[in-house]
Amino acid sequence: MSLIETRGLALRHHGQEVLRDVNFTIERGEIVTIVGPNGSGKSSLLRALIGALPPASGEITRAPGLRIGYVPQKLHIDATLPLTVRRFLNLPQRQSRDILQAALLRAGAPDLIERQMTGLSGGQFQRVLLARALLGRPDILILDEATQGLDQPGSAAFYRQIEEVRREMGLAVLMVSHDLHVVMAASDRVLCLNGHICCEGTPEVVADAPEYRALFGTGTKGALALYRHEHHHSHDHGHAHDHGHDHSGNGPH
Ligand SMILES: Nc1ncnc2c1ncn2[C@@H]1O[C@H](COP(=O)(O)OP(=O)(O)OP(=O)(O)O)[C@@H](O)[C@H]1O
Repeated sequence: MSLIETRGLALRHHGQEVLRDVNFTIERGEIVTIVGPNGSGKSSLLRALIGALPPASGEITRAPGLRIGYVPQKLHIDATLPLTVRRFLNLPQRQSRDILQAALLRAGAPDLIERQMTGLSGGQFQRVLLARALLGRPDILILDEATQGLDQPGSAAFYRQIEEVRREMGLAVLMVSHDLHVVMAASDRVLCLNGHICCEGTPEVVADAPEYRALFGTGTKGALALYRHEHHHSHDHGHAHDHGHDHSGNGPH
């Protein structure tokens, strides 16, 4: 059974349709990235999947007992509020220090437990949010533009951390991102939204799709080069794509 499945899903805000006819599934262990222009319904879809936005029509099915770890786009913490990482992680439910340390270690932030939340860098802050999401031992991590505000090396490092977490914990990852060049490297599947799913497939298939190019142009060619580079060198999942290798001009430059 899929972790989450939607059938004919439509979403509306104040009667205005933002997404229609979304048929989507995510399986155990998959990394799926959602891309799409501003206002294309990416966040709305994530909110519907976690149960925060009811469907206008269609269905959402979640595997029984599914545990979701959600990493929001941003979380505002008042700069005058003294709050250590340890206290922040204890907010929903008190945990032992060992459990907190283990989650921080998994999130790539082993030394932050006594630090003030407001004193963290953007990358450290996102890792603490990731640690918080991992505390519930999720089956699936859902990240909404979790690297917004990070520079490119910072985003790349964060996504590598996500890949490692996926490998260690065997969870699925669903994320929304604008950093196409970085994200595509790690994704098993990319979904391009624009009021509906306009194209879907491996990063290579999506980057070559006319619908995707109509939205993003060909400016993401570098993305594809990076994808192939990383694919060869660090995480060959054994995808033997027939396509792609004969497209001259797509390879690493
Ligand atoms: N709470 C809301 N109330 C009314 N309209 C909303 C609400 N949230 C989103 N919308 C509208 O729904 C549409 C889709 O928004 P959504 O945030 O899902 O898109 P997005 O693809 O995540 O955009 P972005 O890339 O800018 O974050 C937009 O037109 C937006 O204005």
